[in-house]
Amino acid sequence: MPFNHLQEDETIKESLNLAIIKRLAGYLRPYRPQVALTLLLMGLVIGAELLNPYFLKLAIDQYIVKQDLAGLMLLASGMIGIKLAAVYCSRQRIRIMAGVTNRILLTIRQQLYAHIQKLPFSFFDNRPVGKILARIIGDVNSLSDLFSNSVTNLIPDLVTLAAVTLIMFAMNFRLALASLACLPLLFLFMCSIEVISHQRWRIHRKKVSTCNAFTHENFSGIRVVQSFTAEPETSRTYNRLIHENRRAFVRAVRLNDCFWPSVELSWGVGTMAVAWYGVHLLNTGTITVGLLVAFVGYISMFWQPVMNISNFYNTLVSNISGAERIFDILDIDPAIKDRPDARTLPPVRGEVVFEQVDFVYEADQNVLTQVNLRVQPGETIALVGPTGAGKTSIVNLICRFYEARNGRVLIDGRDVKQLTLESLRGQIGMVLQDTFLFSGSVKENIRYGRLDASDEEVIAAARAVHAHEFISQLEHGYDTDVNERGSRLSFGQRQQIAFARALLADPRILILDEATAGIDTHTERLVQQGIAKLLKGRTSFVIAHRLSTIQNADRILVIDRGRIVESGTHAELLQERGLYYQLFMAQFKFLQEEPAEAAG
Ligand SMILES: Nc1ncnc2c1ncn2[C@@H]1O[C@H](COP(=O)(O)OP(=O)(O)OP(=O)(O)O)[C@@H](O)[C@H]1O
Repeated sequence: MPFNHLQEDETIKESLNLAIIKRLAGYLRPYRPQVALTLLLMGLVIGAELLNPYFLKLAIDQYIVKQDLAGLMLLASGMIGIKLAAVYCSRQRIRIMAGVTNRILLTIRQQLYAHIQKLPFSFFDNRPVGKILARIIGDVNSLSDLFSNSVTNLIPDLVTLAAVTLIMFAMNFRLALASLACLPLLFLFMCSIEVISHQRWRIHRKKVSTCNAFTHENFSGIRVVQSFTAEPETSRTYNRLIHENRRAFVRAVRLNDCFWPSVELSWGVGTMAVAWYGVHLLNTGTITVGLLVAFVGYISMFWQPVMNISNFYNTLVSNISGAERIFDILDIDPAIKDRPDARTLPPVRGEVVFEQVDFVYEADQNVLTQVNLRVQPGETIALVGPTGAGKTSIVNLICRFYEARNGRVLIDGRDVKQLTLESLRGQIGMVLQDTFLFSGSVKENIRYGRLDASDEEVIAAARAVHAHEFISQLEHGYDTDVNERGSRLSFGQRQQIAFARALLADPRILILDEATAGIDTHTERLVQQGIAKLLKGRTSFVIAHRLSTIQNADRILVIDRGRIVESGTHAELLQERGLYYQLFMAQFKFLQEEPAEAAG
């Protein structure tokens, strides 16, 4: 389980940074022309900068010493012109790379989103939504600096470094050696702290993710939090998490802060060495004043890119864990996907068959055992049984949200594993107890069932399930906004919209999982008429705890501990005096007792 419970930090497989960097660099491939242009512009800027110390040498040795003012002015004008051109080129390359970076981040976000949408239910079973959000938003953002700095700074800095080194060694070999004396030490230091730093940034990212997950879940469940007055407890947990996050950040940053001072120290020591040794060479007449001044100029041109590279390295170390986390998700193989030879399911009649189906969620716990079932097209099947018996699991297998471990699930004689998911799920409609409405209008939510449905069709569907009455009374009728998750509506109203949505989709196979559980008896009567319309001519699976709602089903299957233990009509099962009879009598008695108790 790579990343799981809410307050637990995720575990991520260790991966080779080089492979991740290569993979990231792959995203630059489609932008070769832009990258090439950026490099060209950078080349011009570097060229212009490299000329500066040389111009200084010329100014001193050729014009100042000879007191040639006209020549000096000409040189100065040339230098200003070159500088202006360099500034323009710099601005252009920043603009181009910012565009490229933005498009790459967009691509990664799209890839992540599309990929996560394809992942099976089992992926979401183990992962809090907040942790998924953290990856799509936070981790992708963290790559921004990496991309924009890599081309605009890293490559030019490396080129500058190589060019300056060459020039310095060409100008004076011994001075060059003196100025770079500290470099090997610096390199060793950087390498040694990288390992620890990377580890610390990883921990920080996990903490951020955990905080996000916690915040997301608690605000999603704010009604429960408030009704149980759990605010102090959740605040305490949140405080603990953000303090852990802060500590992780401080630990990571503290190490980062070592990078710059160590480069500055090496720079300072190098400059001192050049000044000391340069004066000595000057005294012996080995070098000119102009050369020494130019050399000092080149030293700062050498250390500036070293500083930038170490800064980039810093960014790389702190953000590479974001890339790891992104690829970690992109590498998850959607276990439930179209097989290479998958076929499209033609419009179905609606026969559903289970052949010796065994099913597990987690390794050794059989949830369904040897389920055999044959449902004729148009038949209404009710699934009843104790809580946790396996009713929902059965219908999940029909939609192939999960796959059977053994046996086969067939629709019109075709194994669901051999079909494309789109053609399979497109012909199955589902209404769940926990109806999910999206923010938007009532009309848009009903139309979710069939996106090309006309307004008239939407209204007709609502009428059929008796939702039209209450919708018409809403402030803006069908255009009323339902708010996030439909919080503007009552539970029963949301359910009725879900029925209208399912009716509009007009699926051949329909699944109602506890769909009437939250509806009061009066509305239920209305809804039952709607449901009767909904079920007509379709193969339907109705899961219900309230047995009064399924008495008219063609067949009732009683599920107990993952097996079908009884099957028949309401009357037949009552006669059998088995589990169904017991369940029915228990509910019947309960309903009889309730008013009596209330009266007493
Ligand atoms: N995503 C899951 N991961 C692991 N186990 C699960 C998962 N979903 C359900 N289970 C387990 O599988 C068993 C069957 O669950 P299922 O939801 O099919 O029962 P059900 O009959 O529909 O129950 P209910 O009437 O309460 O909705 C239960 O023991 C449950 O704990």
